[in-house]
Amino acid sequence: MTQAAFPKLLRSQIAFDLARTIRDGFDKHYRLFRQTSRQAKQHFERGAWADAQQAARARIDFYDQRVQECVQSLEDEYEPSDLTDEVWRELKLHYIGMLSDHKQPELAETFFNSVCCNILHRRYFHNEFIFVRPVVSTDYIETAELRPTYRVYYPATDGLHFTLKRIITNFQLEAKFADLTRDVEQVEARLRQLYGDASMEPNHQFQVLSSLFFRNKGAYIVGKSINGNRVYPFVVPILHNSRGELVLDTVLFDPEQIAILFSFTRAYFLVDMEVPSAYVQFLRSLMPRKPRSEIYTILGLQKQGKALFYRDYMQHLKHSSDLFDIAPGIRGLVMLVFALPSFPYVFKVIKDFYPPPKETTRALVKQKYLLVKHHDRVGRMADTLEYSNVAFPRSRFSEALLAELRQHAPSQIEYDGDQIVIRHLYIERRMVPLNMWLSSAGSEQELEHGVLEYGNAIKELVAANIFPGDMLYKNFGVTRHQRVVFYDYDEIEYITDCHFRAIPAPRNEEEEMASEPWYPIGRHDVFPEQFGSFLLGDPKIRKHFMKHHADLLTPEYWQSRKQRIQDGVVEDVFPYPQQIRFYQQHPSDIPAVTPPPFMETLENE
Ligand SMILES: Nc1ncnc2c1ncn2[C@@H]1O[C@H](COP(=O)(O)OP(=O)(O)OP(=O)(O)O)[C@@H](O)[C@H]1O
Repeated sequence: MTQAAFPKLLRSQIAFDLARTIRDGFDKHYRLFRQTSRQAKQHFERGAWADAQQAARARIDFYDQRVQECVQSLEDEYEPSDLTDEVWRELKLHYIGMLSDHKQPELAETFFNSVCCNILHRRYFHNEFIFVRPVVSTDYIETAELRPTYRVYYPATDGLHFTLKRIITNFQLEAKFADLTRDVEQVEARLRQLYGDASMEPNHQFQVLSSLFFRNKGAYIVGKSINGNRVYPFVVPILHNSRGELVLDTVLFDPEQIAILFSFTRAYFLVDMEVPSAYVQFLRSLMPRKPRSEIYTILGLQKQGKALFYRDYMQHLKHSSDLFDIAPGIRGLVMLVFALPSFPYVFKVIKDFYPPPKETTRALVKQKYLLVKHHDRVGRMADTLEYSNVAFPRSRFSEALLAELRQHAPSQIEYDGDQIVIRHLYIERRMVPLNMWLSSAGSEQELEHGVLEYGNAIKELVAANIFPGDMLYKNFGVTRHQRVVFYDYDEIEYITDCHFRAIPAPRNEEEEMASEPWYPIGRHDVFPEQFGSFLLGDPKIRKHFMKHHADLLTPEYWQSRKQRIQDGVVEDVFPYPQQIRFYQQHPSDIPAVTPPPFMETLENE
């Protein structure tokens, strides 16, 4: 804001009232958000998995619902002529004043932006009216409630075993542990292994976030152990065993495994946080490479993640000079995908026309992407950020990309001076397309890893009731952790909507020789026996596929998985390798559903 524009006195009653309405709108949003996050504890204690899934899904829409409500009440209350530039300017200043002692000021600022952007058209929009960058600091915000953001424990005073037990019992889970002493001994043993022969320094302590992280059928304790100048992040997953009792399933120390737990390919956690910025700061100390935007997102605060991502992106754009170009790999029939080589994300625009055999529409594609946003992504589908009207400097687009956009998505582009505005796009993490990854695999072992991961990805998607539709390698990507993830959503279906059929035996020679299928095929019919003909042309890939995933080529596999889903079984999907789980030492405590062997990673062999 320029000096000249800065009002000396705040005198607009309308601005004050507007600011209060927006702040109240945000407070209502966050109250409901926290309520759902808090209820996750009860769902976990009762093992009410369907309720937990339902609540997690519903929470995703809370933000937009509250923004709409707020916009509606402002539109009902005020005439557009009331909202002069003077009022807009004062509105922001009043709002800042109202946030000085707020516990979630950064989220409240984003909410303000969402409401205001809904009211103002982009063209009439002044950056000085909204929070282009944060104004109210999130540093050192203390909780007002009794529970601090994290608790500190000193094992030197109380003993390691007792301290670990205390950490767990402090969460006051209202469900019985099968044998907490035994599980704590396991954690203790691994911790001692980790410390090796390091002596315990005077500052030796555990810092543990006060709220549990809930997702699917797990609750996670998140903390770090500090000894001298060493910091060891740790996560302890708590699960139900087959008798419905609680067990500590393992302890994760490996930063890579912890990063995978918080990956952009998974559903959001439910965590009861009074001061979310303090949680983000703590988590960043465990995962310094993860951008704050992704941490907010995985905590379910996806609009904050989106706002921060955009700021990071704008800054990157200013400090780089390379050109946006078409993403490497096979072009999509439905999506036009481009990327900036220096930036680890891709931009996806829905094309205007789709050649056969694609039978879809823009609305249908959006619906499929929305489905993925709300679904449990089980570590196998990339999360996407959806944006409208994104302006790019035209000079940063390659000629080839501009030509492709003009040819395939003319309805989506608009020129505005030096800018090219794209009306609608998705942004997602960039990966190496699996087809490219497989063809450049340096060794037999690498190739096997790729094929094994590919089949595991499909099987975990199936467990989550997702049929990918198009399973060609080009529709999967490989992450920097060498995990295979699906990213082409336009043909996705629920497994429970598909009919998995065996190819009928020909009844005569004519049928046997027919080049086209002679039997009728319904819209949702799937013939797994045919998958091999388009996936397994390369004998080297075939060899590894048949070793690990031959079952995927049988209708029986798909039918049995579908049956389990219809029977209401919510499968376990472990966001860490099987071989680090404690239960392997306690076979009697195998969790409710035995993990199918396909979840095993290559290192297990
Ligand atoms: N996240 C990503 N990281 C890297 N490359 C990607 C990513 N998403 C898409 N691509 C590239 O863009 C291409 C097209 O993307 P996508 O599969 O989403 O489009 P599509 O039009 O739905 O494809 P199809 O024609 O198979 O339906 C991919 O084959 C890949 O080369």
